Amino acid sequence: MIEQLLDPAYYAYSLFSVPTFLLAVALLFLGTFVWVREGGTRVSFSFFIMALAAGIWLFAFSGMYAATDKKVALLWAKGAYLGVPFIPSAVYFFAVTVLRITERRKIIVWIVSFLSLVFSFFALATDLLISDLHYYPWGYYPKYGALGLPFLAFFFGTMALSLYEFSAEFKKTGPGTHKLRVKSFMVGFGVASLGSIDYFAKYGVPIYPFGYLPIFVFFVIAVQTIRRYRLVDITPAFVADQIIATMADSLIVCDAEGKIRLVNPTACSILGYSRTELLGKPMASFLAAARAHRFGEALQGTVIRDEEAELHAKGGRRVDVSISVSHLRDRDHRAQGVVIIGRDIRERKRIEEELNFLAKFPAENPNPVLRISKEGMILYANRVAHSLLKLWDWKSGEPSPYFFRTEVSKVYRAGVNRELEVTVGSAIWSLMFNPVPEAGYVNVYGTEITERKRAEERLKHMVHYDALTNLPNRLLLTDRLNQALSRSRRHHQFVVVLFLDLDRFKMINDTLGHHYGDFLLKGVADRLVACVRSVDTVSRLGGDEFVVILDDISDTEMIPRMTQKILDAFSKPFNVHSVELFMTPSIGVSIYPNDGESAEELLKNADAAMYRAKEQGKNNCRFYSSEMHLNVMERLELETSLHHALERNEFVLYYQPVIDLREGRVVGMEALVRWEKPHSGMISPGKFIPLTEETGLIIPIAEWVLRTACAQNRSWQEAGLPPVKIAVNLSGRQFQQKDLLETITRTLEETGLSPDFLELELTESILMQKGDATIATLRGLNAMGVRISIDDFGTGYSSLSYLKRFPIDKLKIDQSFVSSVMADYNDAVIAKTVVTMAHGLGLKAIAEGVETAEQLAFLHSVGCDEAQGYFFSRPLPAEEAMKLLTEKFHC
Ligand SMILES: Nc1nc2c(ncn2[C@@H]2O[C@H](COP(=O)(O)O[C@H]3[C@@H](O)[C@H](n4cnc5c(=O)[nH]c(N)nc54)O[C@@H]3COP(=O)(O)O)[C@@H](O)[C@H]2O)c(=O)[nH]1
Repeated sequence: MIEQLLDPAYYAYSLFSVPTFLLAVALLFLGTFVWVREGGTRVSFSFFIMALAAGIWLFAFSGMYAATDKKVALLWAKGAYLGVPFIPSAVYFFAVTVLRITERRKIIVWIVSFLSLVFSFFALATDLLISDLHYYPWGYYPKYGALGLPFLAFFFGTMALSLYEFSAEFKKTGPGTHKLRVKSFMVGFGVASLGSIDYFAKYGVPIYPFGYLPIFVFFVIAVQTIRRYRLVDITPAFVADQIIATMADSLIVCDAEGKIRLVNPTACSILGYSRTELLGKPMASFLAAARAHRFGEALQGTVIRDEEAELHAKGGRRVDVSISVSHLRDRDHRAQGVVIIGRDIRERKRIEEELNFLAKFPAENPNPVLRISKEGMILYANRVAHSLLKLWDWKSGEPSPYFFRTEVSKVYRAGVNRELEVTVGSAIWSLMFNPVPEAGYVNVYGTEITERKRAEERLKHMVHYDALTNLPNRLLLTDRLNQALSRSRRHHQFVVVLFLDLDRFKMINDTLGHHYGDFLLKGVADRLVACVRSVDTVSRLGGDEFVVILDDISDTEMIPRMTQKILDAFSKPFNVHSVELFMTPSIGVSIYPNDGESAEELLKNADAAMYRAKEQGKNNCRFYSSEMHLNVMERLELETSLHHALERNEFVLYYQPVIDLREGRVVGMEALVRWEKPHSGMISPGKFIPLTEETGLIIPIAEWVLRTACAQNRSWQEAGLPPVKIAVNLSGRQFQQKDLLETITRTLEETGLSPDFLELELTESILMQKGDATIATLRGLNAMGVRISIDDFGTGYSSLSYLKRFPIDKLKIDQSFVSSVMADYNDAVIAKTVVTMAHGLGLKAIAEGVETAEQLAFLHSVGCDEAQGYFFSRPLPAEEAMKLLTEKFHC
């Protein structure tokens, strides 16, 4: 069939086919041309579709007219329906596109397109639409079958619909290009409708189908319209439509009565209502009361420009808008209505509120905030800054105070932040200058730091000063000493370091309590400060140690005068809580550059000299000499060896007999420790016991002494010797042990010695420390049967009332009194008083350090119960002491 279709033998020249063919070509060209020229817009595309559909129809009909064979003609007739059914749908699509209502007519477009497809299908695939061909003088022509009428209804119905769209648009469109264009198309359609003449021939009426001519005219009109008005003109109306539809602001047009006549999509979305919900409603109902009144004024002719208003949106929402109202007037200037343009300012308001809120920060800041131009003019000062500036005598409107001008200029030039501290009245401020070069000013932020500074000062003071005496502490002392040394190096002068340690201060502290001790230290500090010049430094290192730096000394001869002055300052008693206390210092002196170059060396050497002063009788002053250095070394060496002495079994106990003065026999032995230091001989406890107390080594050593003494006494008893008490010295450090009672109990148990044969000697100072705990321990010992004796009695500060409270058995008169009973009346009185007091309290009295028969006779005469001393025997090793146990002494 295709071969026949293409075979010229089945055709003959037909004058009737020529115009249809030429018109088909023209339409296809025209459609393509418009499409391309309009840049492929939707309207030009719809025009092309329309031209294509008509072009197919005419092209196929030209073939049909020229065909000599019926079958070939039928093929062309049916082929024409690849285009004909699409003509009405293409026309409708073109109409709604030109009228820009495609979106709204989308469904109709789809329906007519679908029907076009259906009819095309029936025409091509069945005989229901084209059942046969007529033969007319101009050639073959389609004959409609059963679907002919429905197709005609569809065809004309769709065309009528298109025409209706144009006429509706024409009616509602105001004068202008668009109206003219619509009018042109309407005329074109009117002409094109004459093309329906062709359908007569389809039903056998032999009227020549010149329908292509009106169609041609339609296209000519269309092209003319396009040429003159373009398919979519940029006419004010069109542009206005576009703008209204797409503008970000809401647009509401109201008539003269204030009823809404037009709204754009933005207005709908702001108000939350659809277009139909809004149209016809009074605008005032969407405005807050105050604005509704203003809107009334606008309707009366008031022009409104950018006034803030609140719109009542759907669901009770309030929308902040900025409103402008302009007027619509007719040619005679009669008010027709108003155009309201509203801009959603919710975001702007939010930002404004945020900015206002932020702007309050500097204003309400409790600290000063200033902005100063680089020329020094104050651009901004908050309230606090104003009051601060007034203190600088600054008046508003004047250039900033001189201080600010100079600082701002400096900071601005440097371009980096700078923090300054300034004092205004009694307050200290920290001012942070923050340059902003790009803006030409400097921001100044102030903070009051008075408290912080004071706290810092307090802290600095605490770091550098002794809390009790308020004297410089070791840290500041070292600093001052270093400064003094550098000065003296430059000026070739001397620096003198005096190291002071109070004699027997510990005893006062222990016996009278820290409260007294502290008070005394303050008194000492005052006296030392009073002795020196203001350039000198008096410092407390801690405890009872003081250091005085004498600076700027050109003559060393003044040093002895100075030390004497200090010693003299201690000659008067210190009044401590109404108690008169005598206190003496031991002073060590080192001198720069003779005794050391550095602060450390000078302090160490002055300390060594002070030790020597102490050793040599206290209340004394010693200048440093190089041999003292050896003493210090010796002390260090002793300390190291002591650590190993116990494990190396280097300690040994000596025993000194205690004689009952009435019976003349030995009633006790005092155990006294000795240290047999290899290569150094026997070392006296007076030398190493204080060291062991300092280092804590006293605890294991004391335990060893107690165990050895108890064991020794037990072995004497087991050897059948007369039973005696063994006296063991207790150190203060031991008494601080919580388990002292358990240790003694355990030792007695382990050695098998009955507590009745143990006597513990403790000094007054031990007795007075930690009163209640001491009483408990003593009572525990007493309950066991252990005897307690107060050693060195008379040298301390015992409260006599305490003696009553403690379970004491014996008072031991210190040997310093015993040694001078014959020479010093006072000591004799003291010795006698101690004996009387002991007896008065129901205690025994014992005298130690008895060396002569006169001393013994005196003690006898005052009723002293017991005695010990070189007169009877020196302390002896165990075997020798044992021999004395059976000896009788003549008292
Ligand atoms: N905590 C401990 N202290 C102890 C212990 N052993 C001794 N000590 C104390 O050491 C100090 C010095 O003791 P020491 O060198 O043994 O001197 C004692 C006697 O030798 C000495 N003495 C005795 N009689 C005389 C004398 O007639 N003349 C004289 N010049 N000295 C004499 O006196 C010391 C005894 O003192 P005291 O204890 O007060 O009875 C000394 O304080 C010891 O206490 C120990 O194991 N633990």
